[in-house]
This record gives sequence, C-alpha cells and structure tokens, in this order.
Amino acid sequence: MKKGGRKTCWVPKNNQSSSNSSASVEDQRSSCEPKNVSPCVGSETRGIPLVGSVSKWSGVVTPPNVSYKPFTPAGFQKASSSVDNLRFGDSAPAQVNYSSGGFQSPSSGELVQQTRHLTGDIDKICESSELAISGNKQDQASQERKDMSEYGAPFDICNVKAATVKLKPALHVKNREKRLENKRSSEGPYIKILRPGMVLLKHYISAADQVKIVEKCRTLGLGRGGFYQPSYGIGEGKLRLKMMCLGKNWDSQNSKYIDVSPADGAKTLSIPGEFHKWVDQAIRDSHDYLRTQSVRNIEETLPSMTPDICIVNFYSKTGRLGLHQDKDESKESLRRGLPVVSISIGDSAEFVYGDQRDLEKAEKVVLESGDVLIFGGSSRHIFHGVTTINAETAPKSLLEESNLRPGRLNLTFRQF
Ligand SMILES: O=C(O)CCC(=O)C(=O)O
Ligand SMILES: [Fe+2]
Repeated sequence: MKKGGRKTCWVPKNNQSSSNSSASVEDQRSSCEPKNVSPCVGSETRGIPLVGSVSKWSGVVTPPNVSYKPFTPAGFQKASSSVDNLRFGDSAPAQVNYSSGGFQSPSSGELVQQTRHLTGDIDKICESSELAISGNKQDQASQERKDMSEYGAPFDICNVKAATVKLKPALHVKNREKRLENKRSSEGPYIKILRPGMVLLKHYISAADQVKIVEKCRTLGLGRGGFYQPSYGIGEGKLRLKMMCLGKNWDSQNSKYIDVSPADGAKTLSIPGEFHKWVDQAIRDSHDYLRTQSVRNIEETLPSMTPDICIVNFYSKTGRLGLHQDKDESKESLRRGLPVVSISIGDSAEFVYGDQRDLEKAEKVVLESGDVLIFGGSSRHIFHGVTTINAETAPKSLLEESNLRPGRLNLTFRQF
C-alpha cells in the first residue's frame, strides 16, 4: 500500500484533527484488510453465526454503529431472521434459518433429520459464500460499504429554491461584493507561473460556464454515486469535504482507485464530455504562455494529458484539506508528471503548496471562482492542501444563477 497518497498525509490545523494523523490512518487501514476469510467456521459449530462468519475482519474493525445486510445465497429464501441488524462481532441471532423449501421451527423428533438438512444448507451457503468471496472481494467490500448507513443520501451542493423573501445584504457585504466584482472585471483573465510546471490561470472559466459546471455536478451528485462525505477508515474520522468521483472512484479508506462508489456501490459515473474542453484548453493556453516566456521543452515542463478521473470536492465554509500529495494515479502517469488540472468555483480558498509536508514552509495562493490551477512536470509531487474557505466571496451572480450553497466546488482532473 502506498503511503502518503492523496489525502492520507494530513497536517492537522491547530491540532483539531490530530486523531486523523497519517499514522492512525495507516494503522487503521492495515487493520482493515480482511483477514483469514473463512466462511465455514461458524457452520462447524452449527451454532450458528452464519452471516457473521462470512467475512472475518480483525477485531478493531467491528463497527459499533454500522449494520450490514446479510448475504443471502441464491436459491435460498430467508425464512426468519434478525440478521438485518446483525453486526460483525455480535453474537449470532437465536433464529436464523435460510429455507430451501420448508425448514421451519423443528419439533424434537425431526431434529436430527433437520439438523442434517441444515448442515446441507449451511454447506451450500458456505459454498456460495466462498464463491462470492473468492469471485470478487472488491464487489463484496463495496456491497458491505453500500449497506452501511453512515453515508446517507447524496449531498446537494445547491440550496433548494424556495419562495423566500430575501433580506438585503448588510452594507459591508455589499461593499465587499462590489470590490471583488470590480477586481474580477478589471483584472480579466491572466496567467501566472507559480513554479516550474505549476501554472495559475486566473478568472479563466467564464461566469456562464461556472454555472454550467455547478448544474452538471449537482445533477450527477444527487444520483447514485453522488456526493458523500468520505472517511479514513471504517469507524474512523471523516474528511472535511463532500466528494464525488467521475471516471474512477478514489477510495479514501484504502488510498486507491476503484470502479464503484464506496458510498453506495454504484458503478463510477463518467466524466461529462463538455468537461474535457476546459481541461484541454487550459493546458493549451498554458503551453502558449510558456512559449511566450521562452520556456524550452514545453512538454517536459508541463506535459499534456487526457483526463480519465475527475474528483469533485465540495467544501463548506469550515471545509479544508490537509497537506498531501496526489500519488494514487498509475506509476507511469506519476513518472511522466502528467498534470493535475484543478478548477475552482464558488467561495475562494487559501491553497497551500510546497516541497515538504510542512505548513510553516508552504507557499500560499488564493484560488478564486473560475481560476484553474495546473501542477505537473517537476511540480506533480508537491504537497498541497486547502487551509481556509473564505466565506461569502463567491460571485453573487453565480449564486443567483446556480443556487450553489455557500462554499467552494473544486474539480481536479487527472490521467490514471
Ligand atoms: O480543493 C483543492 O483545491 C485541492 C483538491 C485536492 O488537492 C484533491 O482533491 O486532491
Ligand atoms: Fe490533491
């Protein structure tokens, strides 16, 4: 398992998230690997923790408040069960029978025969379970996560429009909005090289396109595979953002990309076609700019890439993201320094970056609505994070047209 991957190297701000240190994340992660998967252990004692024994996780993982749905083998009907509420590690429910036609409360005379029947049933259950487990552990893991109640319904990044009477904003808010608006329109778009391979395109995405991006993300985010709050590990702390992944799903608990949403097991959503044009154009415009700056070896300094992953984060005003490297993409992609292209929409954010995982030594840049930040080449492995969301700094017109909630939407495109 790769250490120090995306979002695994947290630097707690003011020690608020010290329980989420990288050490504890790693510790928890290694203890989350399924161990000694042996579906038939329970059946040997006939007692019978049928479902509880299907997947054995090491002790600490037994989540106190998470219930799992039972695995019901094909061809078997659940006759009576309290398995729905069975938790791993709980003692077996008194009456759990899977019936393949009529096995119900036995009388004592029928007990031996029916125990044999039950043994047969259990063998079949075990066989099916083994098949399911060996067939695709990933499917089962996602199924288990899917059934966890902790993720809840997808998060809506927009406020639901309601017929409310809007209060007039206070004078200081109006003045700040005016100042920001003036700054945006007087500055217009421009490009800045922050360091070799790291380019900032200011005010790059038009106001109309920002609205389109919010609308598209909202629609996708409300469906299956939509926005959820990722966590470090089962029963561990949560990241301070909502996330939806397109193209491939980033699994925060194992720091790797998978093909289903860890929240609900849905097949990963595709990146909408129209998103590609902003990424392609931003890289092309950066190349043109580098040329004007007499940079040689443009492709080496900032390689081109075709994104097949888009991670969409939504930060509320208290959201943030600790210093980390994005290093769960393929070795080849990382070796070539294929860039991460990041689009910011909504409230501005203080984005920190540097060569070390050290906030004190990190540089800071404010990312505003419509800005695009690209880091590739020799900057691909920078540590970076978001320390602050600047409340009430989103363009007023964006909020009016898209109804985006207070906060910041960020899309990072990568090529696996
Ligand atoms: O929100 C941002 O600007 C950065 C997001 C990020 O680093 C990530 O998703 O890996
Ligand atoms: Fe990142």
